Amino acid sequence: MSPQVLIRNVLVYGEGAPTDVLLGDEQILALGTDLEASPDAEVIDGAGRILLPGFVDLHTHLREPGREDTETIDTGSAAAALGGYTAVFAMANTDPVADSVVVTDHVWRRGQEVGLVDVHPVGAVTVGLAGTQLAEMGTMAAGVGRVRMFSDDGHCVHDPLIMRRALEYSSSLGVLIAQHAEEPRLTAGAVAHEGPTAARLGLAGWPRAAEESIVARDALLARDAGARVHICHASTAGTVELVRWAKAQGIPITAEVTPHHLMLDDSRLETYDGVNRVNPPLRERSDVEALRRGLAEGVLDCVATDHAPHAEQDKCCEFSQARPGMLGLETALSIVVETMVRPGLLDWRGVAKVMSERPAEIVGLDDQGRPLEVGEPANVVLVDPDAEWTVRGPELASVAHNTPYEAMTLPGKVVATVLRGRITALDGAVRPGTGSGVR
Ligand SMILES: NC(=O)N[C@@H](CC(=O)O)C(=O)O
Ligand SMILES: [Zn+2]
Ligand SMILES: [Zn+2]
Repeated sequence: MSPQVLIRNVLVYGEGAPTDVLLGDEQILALGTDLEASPDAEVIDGAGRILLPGFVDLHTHLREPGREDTETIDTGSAAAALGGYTAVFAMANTDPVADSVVVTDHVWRRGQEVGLVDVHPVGAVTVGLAGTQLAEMGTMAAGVGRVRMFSDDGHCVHDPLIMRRALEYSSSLGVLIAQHAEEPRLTAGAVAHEGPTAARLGLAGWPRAAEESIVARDALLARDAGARVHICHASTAGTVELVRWAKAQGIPITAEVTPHHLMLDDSRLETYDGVNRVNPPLRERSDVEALRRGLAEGVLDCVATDHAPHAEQDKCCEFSQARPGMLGLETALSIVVETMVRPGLLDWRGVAKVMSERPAEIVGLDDQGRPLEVGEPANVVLVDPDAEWTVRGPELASVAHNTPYEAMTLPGKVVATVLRGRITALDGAVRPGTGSGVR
């Protein structure tokens, strides 16, 4: 049992009058004024701060096993806790690939040993992410790690017949397929968004249609299979319109957007700095605006970081040789505040929805993204909406430093993160877990 945590005078969802919130082992014990806690309780001053359900990231790369020189489950969990997350989904493009229950169970167990955040393994859709043979999804779903989301992320399941079979199989298993939408025949050699900037800089272009054609195709495949499909890292205005259309048809499609696609556009490429290379590529300002509107309207369901650590030698090189991907866990909230809250596109209820409630619903996590009410799980994040901080790559908890926000001053700070009643991060420092044991 961990000691109780009493948060005083906090604004729950940023609304109403300041309230005390008492968190016990596992559950929210009480909400009210002048609450009494046990003598050993840890008291946190909530004045001027906002309480939200702990964030859930459907898309993160923790690089273990295989590239522990860039991130581990340990360091990635620390980054997640500092970013306000209480659950993350670790993508399958590790080495070895998470296409077997041995790997997916390792990821879950290691996350529980570290104890800072629930690390849910994502299983590969196809063996070795090769796109030709379905992985044993059923075995992974039945393992200790209970895999509930499958994705070949990093690669697109581009063969329509394999994708169709994966969707059919997934609906009978009750799991979710998440698609990295990229028609590979349209992106051979591509390193940047196909448009005037890439043309001027002499960079090979990645057309919007490479993403949109797969989004449209998969919506139709999901319709026919009666299966749910989730679109990873939506990056174009056209994807927003296609998802809007598919939802209007009653197709069970959901989509995420990354903080970097909400914030940055391809004008960043002028410096040829490899830190800005990412898949899908940074698009144009009109796409950024459409993604923000799509998220505000609920066409795009949630924010997912696509946290993608890379070693210095893989980033500080010629742009076309740089590995795609950028860090995201510790900066996600601030980018959402900057791009959505400050412009008035989302209120704090909306932040809870897109960073916690919807992602938990999409994967069917019943202990996350829950209402802040008595008896609900004590998974919460305390946010200071007025604080500002300056991003410094080397100060982040990740092993790698590839943040695109280096030296930027951003609004909104995570003050504390609580997982099942235990403080995992407080005032910018993690509280190493005692390990919650293996489920
Ligand atoms: N987003 C990226 O640019 N890179 C990701 C893979 C992916 O999300 O497609 C990675 O694993 O590095
Ligand atoms: Zn991807
Ligand atoms: Zn990814």
